[in-house]
Amino acid sequence: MALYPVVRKLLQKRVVLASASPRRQEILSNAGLRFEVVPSRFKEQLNKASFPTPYAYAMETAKQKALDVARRVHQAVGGLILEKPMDKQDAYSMLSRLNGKEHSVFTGVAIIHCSYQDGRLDMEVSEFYEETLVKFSQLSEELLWEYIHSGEPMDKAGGYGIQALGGMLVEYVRGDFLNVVGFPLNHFCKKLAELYFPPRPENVQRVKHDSIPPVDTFEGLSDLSDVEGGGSSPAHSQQGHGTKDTHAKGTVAGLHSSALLEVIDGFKASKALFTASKMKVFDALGDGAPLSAVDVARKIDASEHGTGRLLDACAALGLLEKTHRGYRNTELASRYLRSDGEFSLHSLILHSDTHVWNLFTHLESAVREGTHQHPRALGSTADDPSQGTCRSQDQKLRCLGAMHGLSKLSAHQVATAFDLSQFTSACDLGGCTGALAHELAREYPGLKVTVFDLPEVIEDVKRFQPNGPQTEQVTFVPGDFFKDRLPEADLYILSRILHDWSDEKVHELLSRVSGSCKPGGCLLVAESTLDEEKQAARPGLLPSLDLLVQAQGRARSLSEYRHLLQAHGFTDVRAAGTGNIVDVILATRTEP
Ligand SMILES: C[S@@+](CC[C@H](N)C(=O)[O-])C[C@H]1O[C@@H](n2cnc3c(N)ncnc32)[C@H](O)[C@@H]1O
Repeated sequence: MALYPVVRKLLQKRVVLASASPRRQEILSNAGLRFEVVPSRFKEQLNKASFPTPYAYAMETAKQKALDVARRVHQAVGGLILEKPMDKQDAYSMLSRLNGKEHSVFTGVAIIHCSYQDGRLDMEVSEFYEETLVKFSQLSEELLWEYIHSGEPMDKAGGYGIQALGGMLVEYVRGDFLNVVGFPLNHFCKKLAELYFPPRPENVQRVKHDSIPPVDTFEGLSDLSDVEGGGSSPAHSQQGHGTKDTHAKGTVAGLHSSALLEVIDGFKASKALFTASKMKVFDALGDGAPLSAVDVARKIDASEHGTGRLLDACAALGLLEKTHRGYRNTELASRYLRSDGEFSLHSLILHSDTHVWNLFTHLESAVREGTHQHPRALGSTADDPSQGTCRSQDQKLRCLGAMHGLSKLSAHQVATAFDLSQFTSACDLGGCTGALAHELAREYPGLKVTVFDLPEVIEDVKRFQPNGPQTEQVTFVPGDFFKDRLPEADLYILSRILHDWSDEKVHELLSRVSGSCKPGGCLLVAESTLDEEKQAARPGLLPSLDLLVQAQGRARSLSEYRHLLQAHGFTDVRAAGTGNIVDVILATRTEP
């Protein structure tokens, strides 16, 4: 189903439509959304003259309507205005104004996401508008009055219903047709995808067409649901039935040629994102006000022509919004692409653009030789490839920033995948900048966390530390987990460590952890896992190729991790999928 992945994200939530419009209800029900209808009591009487544009008025009214309902029921979606005629004469003056001309239909939508924080209702407002251009034919007076006498215009915003008799008045529509009917479903869906379906960081480098949800076609989103849900993709099920026909619409056994083209062109999308990040486009648009291409070009010191093309590409990728007032960051860009945000992936993107890109130019050699390409790409012969890549101080900070950004994305899910409140001390081995440690400290006030990492890493972690009382629960200890004594703890953590190392090194490390962990103590492993059959369309497979090129290790399935841990004295192995980039495994050390 088209909207399924987005709709699924909303299944656990109470969704309220703050509008009584039957057309809007029908559009959303047809899309598979389940919701309650609680019409807003907010009176549509804001002073239009005080708004610079019609869409600003539409958006503010939508927001006020939605907020009114959110305050009353504590969760809501919805809100829109277009004027309805008061009587037949009013309908006539509206329709005669539109006669023979183009006009714009604006819909403002406000989505209010409600949650409780410390017993307080927290409301995040996300708003947008959609504009559709409609051209009326030149209609005779007689026809206009005939339409008015049909009664249809009376309950319709704008005085006509395009989906019924009013459709005869319309010569053409430019833009989203459903927006004229009553609700901009396409934009709404993209917005939901952006809010509830942020891309996994590895997808930012991935060439699959699910990389950037806001530009996904609905078909692309449904593919993503299969990826996440662990079922077979449509392509698989059809192949399973042995279909081999080439269909007229460019599909072979369910694989769309357009999806193939997106894969072929995937590197261009990655490079557009890398370049925009490197040139700090998302920082230039940081204050939220729309800027023209000329203004952005001036800010990033680049040509107007080239900047315009890059901004358009970013808009097509769903990273920027383009309106007639200029370009501005989407929420996705504000949250992840600005270099200064808490969840910034800026360093990860720069790291991907330089190191990872360079390594992937040697993919063929990696496949032929079956080994990582650090010596060829970077001139490094380090035992641990991940250490050999960050040579200068700048590169090192970028590497740390990349790991920090990635770790922040999953830290909350890793920290909460299991209830860890029985532990009083934890040691995060290879804990890097402490992103997970701080999340654990925030989540479990009684837990002291030691971050154990190489001295050259620990010396630079200061700049990544947050403020707040939980920082006192976190301590950094320099050391080498292959050589030095591991700090004592009830709970050991290996987050995104094991996949980096050869089987021999993995056994060596696990046996050291097992030796340090007291019976009854636990080991928490967070890794991106493969599905048991190692089939396509699973999130672990591209990282698996990544590891071939970049590291000595490999991705494993959950059952492979289970066997590995059991072989080192850990039992009661439990796994939790976080729905994010990593799965989490918790195992208990038994008496040797
Ligand atoms: C891929 S990062 C994982 C960082 C973090 N645990 C996370 O989940 O994002 C690997 C980390 O292991 C650290 N590391 C590598 N070799 C190490 C060693 N021999 N002893 C201690 N830490 C090591 C690296 O410095 C780096 O911080």
